[in-house]
Amino acid sequence: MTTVDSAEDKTMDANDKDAGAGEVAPEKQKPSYGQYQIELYTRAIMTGQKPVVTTDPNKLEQAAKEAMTPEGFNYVLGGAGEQATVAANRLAFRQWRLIPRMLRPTLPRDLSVKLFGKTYDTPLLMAPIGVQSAYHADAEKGVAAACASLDVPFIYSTASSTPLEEVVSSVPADSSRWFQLYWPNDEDITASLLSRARVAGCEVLVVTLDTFTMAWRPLDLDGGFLPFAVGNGNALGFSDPVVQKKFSDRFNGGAVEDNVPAASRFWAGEVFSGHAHSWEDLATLRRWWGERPIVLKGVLSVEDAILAARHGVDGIIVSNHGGRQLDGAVPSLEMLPEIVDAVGDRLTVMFDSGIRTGVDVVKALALGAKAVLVGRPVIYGLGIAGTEGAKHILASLLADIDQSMGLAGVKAIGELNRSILRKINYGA
Ligand SMILES: Cc1cc2nc3c(=O)[nH]c(=O)nc-3n(C[C@H](O)[C@H](O)[C@H](O)COP(=O)(O)O)c2cc1C
Ligand SMILES: O=C(O)C(=O)c1ccccc1
Repeated sequence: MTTVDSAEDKTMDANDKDAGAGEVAPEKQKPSYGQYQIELYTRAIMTGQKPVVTTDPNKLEQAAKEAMTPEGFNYVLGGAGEQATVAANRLAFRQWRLIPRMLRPTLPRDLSVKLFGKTYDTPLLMAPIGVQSAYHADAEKGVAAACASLDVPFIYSTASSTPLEEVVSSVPADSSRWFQLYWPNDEDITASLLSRARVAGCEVLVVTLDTFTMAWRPLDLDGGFLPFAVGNGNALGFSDPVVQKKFSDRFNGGAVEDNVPAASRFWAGEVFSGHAHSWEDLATLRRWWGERPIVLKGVLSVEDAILAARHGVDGIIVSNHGGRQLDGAVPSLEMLPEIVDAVGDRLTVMFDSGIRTGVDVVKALALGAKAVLVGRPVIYGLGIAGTEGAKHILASLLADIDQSMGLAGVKAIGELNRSILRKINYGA
C-alpha cells in the first residue's frame, strides 16, 4: 500500500526520513500498473525473453494442466456437479459489453479504492485459496510474496498448507493481509484462530458461508483427491494450541503430528462437518474479532445481503465460490447489481467468481462492486512458475485493468458506473 489514511500515514512518513533533516520527504512514487505491458515488450525486444507464463487468458488453463500434477490441477479447475455454474460465471461476463468514451483525459490513471476507511492501491484482492502446497512448493509464501510486491492484499485461507504466522513473517511487515475463516463448531477453537489472526495483523475477517460442507466435485471424487483428509491444508488447525489441546484430550495425550489421519478427521469435523451456524451466531464472531471489519463471503441473494446488514457486519462478497459449491447456483455477476442497489449504502459490497481479465474487473466495478477477488488464474500462475508466475498473473491483470479503463475513457475507479455498460443477450 502506498496511500493510507491517518494512523498508517504516520508510519509511512516515519519510514521516509532519509530525505534529510528539514527536507520534505518526496512523495512515494505510485506504481504505474500499465507499465508492465511495456516491460514485457522491452524484455522481449532487448533480451528475447518471453513472459514466464502466457499473457493469454484463453491459454492459461491448458498451460497449467501441462505444468501441474493432475490432482493439483484438477482440484483448482474443478467445479461442482456438471460445472454449470463455472460455465455460467463466464457467460455472465460476456453478456455485458462496454460503451467506450473518446477524447477524455484518462491519465494519470488512478486504480485506488477505499475499503473500510483505508485506501488500497488497486481494486484487486487475492482470493483465499486452500492447500497451496498441492499446486507448487512455493505455496502460500509464494503467493503472499507476489501479492506484497504489487500491493495486493493476500487473503489467508483457513485451509492453508502453511501456518499463518509463517506466511506473515515471510513478507514485509506492512503488506496487507486479511483472514478467511471456515467457522469451526467449537467456540474455543474459533476464538483461538481469530486471536491469532488479530495478532498476525490481519485487517479484515472474511467469513466464508457457502462451504460448511464440501460439494459434489466429480473431478476430485474420480481422482480420489481430498487433500485435507490426508493432512494437507490443515496447517492452521494443526498449529493451533487450542486444537492441539482438544485433540490431545480426546485421544489420550496424542499429538496431532503423531496421528495425522485422526487429527485431520478431528479438524475437518470442526470446519467441514456440515454444521451451519445461524445469523445470530455472528454476534460471537464480533465478540472475538472486535472492531475490525467483518465480511461475509458467499452471499448470493438480496435477502441474505439485507440480513447481513441487519446483523452488523461491514461487508459482503457476492460469490458462488467460483462454481465449486452449489452447482446450478446463479452467476454472482447476475446478482451483483440488485444486491448493490439493496445494501450498497450500508455495506461494502465486493465480488468474485469468474474474473479472468482486466475487462471483467472493470465490468464488476461498474456494476457496483467496490473491489474484486481473483482466484484460479493466480493459482495457475503459481502452478506453472511458482512465485514469479503468480506475480506475473497479478501484474498482467493490473496492467489489463489499467489499459482497459483508459480505452474505455475512464481515469479513476470512482468514475466507473453502469452508464458504460450494455447488456446484450445474443451469443457468448
Ligand atoms: C483451489 C481453490 C481453493 C479454494 N479454497 C478456498 C478457501 O480455502 N476458502 C475460501 O473462502 N474460498 C476458497 N476458494 C474460493 C475462492 O476464494 C474464490 O471464491 C473463487 O476461486 C473465485 O472464483 P475464480 O476462481 O473463478 O476467480 C477456493 C477456490 C479454489 C479454486
Ligand atoms: O476447494 C475449495 O473451494 C475450498 O474452499 C477448500 C476447502 C477446504 C480445503 C481446501 C479448499
